[in-house]
Amino acid sequence: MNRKLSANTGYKLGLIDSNTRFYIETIELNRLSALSFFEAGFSYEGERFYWQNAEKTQTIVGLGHAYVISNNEHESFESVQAEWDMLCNTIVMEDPEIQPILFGGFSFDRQNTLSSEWDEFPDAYFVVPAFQLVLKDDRAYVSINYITGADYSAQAFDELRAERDRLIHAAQVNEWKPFVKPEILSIEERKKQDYLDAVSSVTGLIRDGRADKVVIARSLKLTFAEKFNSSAALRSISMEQPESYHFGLELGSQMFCGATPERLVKVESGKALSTCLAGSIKRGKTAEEDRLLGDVLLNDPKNRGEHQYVVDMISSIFDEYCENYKLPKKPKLLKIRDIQHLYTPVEGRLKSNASLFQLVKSLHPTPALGGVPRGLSMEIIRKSEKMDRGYYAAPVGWIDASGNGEFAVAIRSALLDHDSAYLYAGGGIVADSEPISEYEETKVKFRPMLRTFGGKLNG
Ligand SMILES: C=C(O[C@H]1C=CC=C(C(=O)O)[C@@H]1O)C(=O)O
Ligand SMILES: [Mg+2]
Repeated sequence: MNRKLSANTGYKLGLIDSNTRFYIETIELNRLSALSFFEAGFSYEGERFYWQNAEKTQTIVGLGHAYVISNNEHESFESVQAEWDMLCNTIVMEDPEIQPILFGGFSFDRQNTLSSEWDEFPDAYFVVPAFQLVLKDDRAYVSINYITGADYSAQAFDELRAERDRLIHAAQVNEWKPFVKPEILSIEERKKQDYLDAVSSVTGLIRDGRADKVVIARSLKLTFAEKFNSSAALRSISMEQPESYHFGLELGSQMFCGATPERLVKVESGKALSTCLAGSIKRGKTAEEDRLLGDVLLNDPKNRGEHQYVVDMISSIFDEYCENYKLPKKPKLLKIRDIQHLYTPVEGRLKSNASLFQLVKSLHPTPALGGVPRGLSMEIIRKSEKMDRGYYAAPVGWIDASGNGEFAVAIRSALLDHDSAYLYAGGGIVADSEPISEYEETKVKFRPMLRTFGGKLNG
């Protein structure tokens, strides 16, 4: 990732001082369509985000920037946390029910310095939206986040209120044209041979005892006949793989988006939840074939091995940061539209001094995306993939002012860039992995985002 910092369009970056005040004003509506609100904010293109959790109990949309935290610092997790804490100390709380939200993500590997489609994305990019929609418990809350210094202006606040009302009205009454997916001119399997070579050489390293597991990924480039609109992409993602997290994070003319089944960590009132997700098999054509495939996966030593590395690592982190934690003895199946995974949920009570960002930092990357041992596998990934994963496989999510929040692992994802889209998928390589079956596994993992954009791979 190139070390370029995005232009800061937010307020008073790095200038929080004793005059800074962070006002949040919330109104409650019976209902509002999150995707329509995103679309109504088209004049904020480049400064919007969308998030929906896998259970569909929480949806968040942000339009415009009230504040941006972005950095390429070595301690990027700590500095985001420190700046957010500083900003939170300036909040003038109107309604403790609804809190301001910081939404964004980190790059997968800040030590990757290749120039790529990710050059505009800093290693950490988080925003407090100017207009925030939260759908929770069957209610819709629209908030204005107004961050100001000594120049507080009642008139500026009134202008924000008028703009909020305009956005809500547009989201409710505008007729959105049915979207037509632009024609796909080409699908390029980037560095396919490098990928196959990487899988066999990494298998060799593992057999020689140099590492236990390394996740190797590859990417596709789609070129469209015209620009693929972000809101059309999000509408399309929402219809694909419904049992997943859906997200979109715009930055300038790009949007990182995806439909991931994988939670990294959620913190809610002192409870921490994470998911071990690794080991895969396709869906069956009939219910019977599907059940048989599921049984094969549950009993397959290669996939159980892939999974166990993740369980061991996540449980060691929960051991460190939680008073106690629960971990089922055996994995279950997580069946999503195109694929079945081995799945073990982990749940614990956080120690009083532990925080969401600390967990995000310690858990990333789990061996479902990096490998074992962690440092060495990151070096192997850097050397053998010869690409920049950007935010693929990295933590993307949100935190509120009391430290509650959730981060997903941004797999089954793509970077939409005007009339191109870059899709990413990988898999866990262990001693008995085979290049062609790993290649086939990535093909299945590309499917949700390929369908989003209207594309298909042969075979
Ligand atoms: C790396 C990816 O998936 C991970 C998550 C679940 C199963 C995986 C596997 O079986 O290899 C991967 O570890 C991806 O989707 O790009
Ligand atoms: Mg696998």
